[in-house]
Amino acid sequence: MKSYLAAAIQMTSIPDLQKNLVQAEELIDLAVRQGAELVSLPENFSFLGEEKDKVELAQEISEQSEQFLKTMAQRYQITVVGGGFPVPVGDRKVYNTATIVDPHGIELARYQKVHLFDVNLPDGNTYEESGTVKAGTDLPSVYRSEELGSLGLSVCYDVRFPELYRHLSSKGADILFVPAAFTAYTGKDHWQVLLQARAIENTCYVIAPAQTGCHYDLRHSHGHATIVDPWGVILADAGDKSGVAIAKIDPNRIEQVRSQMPSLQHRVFA
Ligand SMILES: O=C(O)CNC(=O)[C@H](CS)NC(=O)CCC(=O)C(=O)O
Repeated sequence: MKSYLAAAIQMTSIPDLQKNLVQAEELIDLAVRQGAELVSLPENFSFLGEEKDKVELAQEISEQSEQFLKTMAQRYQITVVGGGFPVPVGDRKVYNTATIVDPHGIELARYQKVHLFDVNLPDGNTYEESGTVKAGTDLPSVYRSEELGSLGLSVCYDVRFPELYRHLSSKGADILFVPAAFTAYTGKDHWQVLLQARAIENTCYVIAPAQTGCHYDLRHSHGHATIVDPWGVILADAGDKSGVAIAKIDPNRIEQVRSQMPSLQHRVFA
């Protein structure tokens, strides 16, 4: 594994596939100009709208998202992590799917979001992700890249389930991705502390691209795309506007933290 720059993109996706892909490419371009070799996009980067529209358009969103990720990876010669996008499965349901694509345009890993966000928030917003999304049933696998380290996928609400990240770290992950569209309401109190906890307890980098601002109607996302180092230090935070969080991913830092704090080796129950 080498030392390199990684980017977590922060955007405001809307119910318009083509406009989102234009916005995403502009931000990828910005990240690459700053030297990023690995660029991650948030959950719902290609479409964030009403559930019924998402399901109706799922085939098109899915095809265009996959093509977009391949094109970006090849055009900019980077590895791309595509946060969640809908992939149709069965009748009027989708998998909320995240993928990793290498600079040749080859898909390296694919994960279907396991934990679905069915929550009524005190701010009056209700979420019933399981109404349109079929839950994945498989733990994510770790992709071992010679250059970039061992990469583990997750999506958004998964961040509340530490056992998923424990699985990834016990399979050798160095970098945990948490592409998200965290709600403004939960994000203000939970987002940063959950990301830091996952980094600290697994002594891994956490890269968390995010949605921000108002998508449509009352849908607001928290923003703060973040990169956390294995000690739990916030290396970059994109604030609340669209943009990119960029930080150096350094194998020496992983080694240093794991020798200073060898907690992964002291596990008793896992
Ligand atoms: O808002 C949208 O339409 C887009 N969001 C999503 O698609 C997903 C599923 S509804 N959001 C989350 O998982 C938020 C989790 C979260 O916010 C928490 O765990 O607190």
